[in-house]
Amino acid sequence: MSDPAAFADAVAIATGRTFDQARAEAAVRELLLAVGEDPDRPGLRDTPARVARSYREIFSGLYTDPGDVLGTTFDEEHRELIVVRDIPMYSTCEHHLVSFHGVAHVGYIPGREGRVTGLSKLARVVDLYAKRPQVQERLTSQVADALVRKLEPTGVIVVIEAEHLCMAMRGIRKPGARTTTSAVRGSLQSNSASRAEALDLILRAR
Ligand SMILES: Nc1nc2c(ncn2[C@@H]2O[C@H](COP(=O)(O)OP(=O)(O)OP(=O)(O)O)[C@@H](O)[C@H]2O)c(=O)[nH]1
Ligand SMILES: [Zn+2]
Repeated sequence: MSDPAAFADAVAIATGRTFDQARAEAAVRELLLAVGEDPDRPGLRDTPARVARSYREIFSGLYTDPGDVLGTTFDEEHRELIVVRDIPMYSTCEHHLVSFHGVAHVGYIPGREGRVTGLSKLARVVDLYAKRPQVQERLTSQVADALVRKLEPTGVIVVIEAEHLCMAMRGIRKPGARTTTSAVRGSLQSNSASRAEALDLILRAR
């Protein structure tokens, strides 16, 4: 399902959690009033509804277990590292409700049963966890733990590199500062040679 709003609808039905469009619109209108704007001037008239729809999309990962997308698996003989690198990632800082964005790298070593998932599913898990109010550390761990739970792999590594707009456009104002977080599980955590190989694959030629 490629339409994010339709996706949010479907998962809301499944989980019982819903997005309240009218409440979000009223809140945006109130915020505009609070900053001294006139929400009824022509340029802002449609803004509350527009912002509410936008929030519905960027928080659509609240209405699902993102790990569910890893339900589609197949058995392969491959028992070595699989890495998808440079997955574009947009999330929302839960402290300031502005974007932090960058790239995610997701790798795993299939377990004994050789449970492998489609490459796009790794990007989907990142996307869904990113579509929540987040901090970068939790986003990184949640992606790693979903892989552990659903694929029972031998090892998992997730690295996220991101710029936080709350550090760039306001506050300390340091555009270009990048934060790197990692979450490593299983053999990639316990075996330093495997971890070094994974990190080399992820960070190579950058
Ligand atoms: N660890 C972590 N901190 C984050 C993340 N996103 C934002 N922050 C930080 O959250 C902190 C919130 O600090 P507060 O002092 O409560 O808020 P603030 O007064 O707006 O802080 P400043 O951003 O320093 O102006 C800031 O230091 C942000 O840089 C994240 O993903 N992980
Ligand atoms: Zn922030």
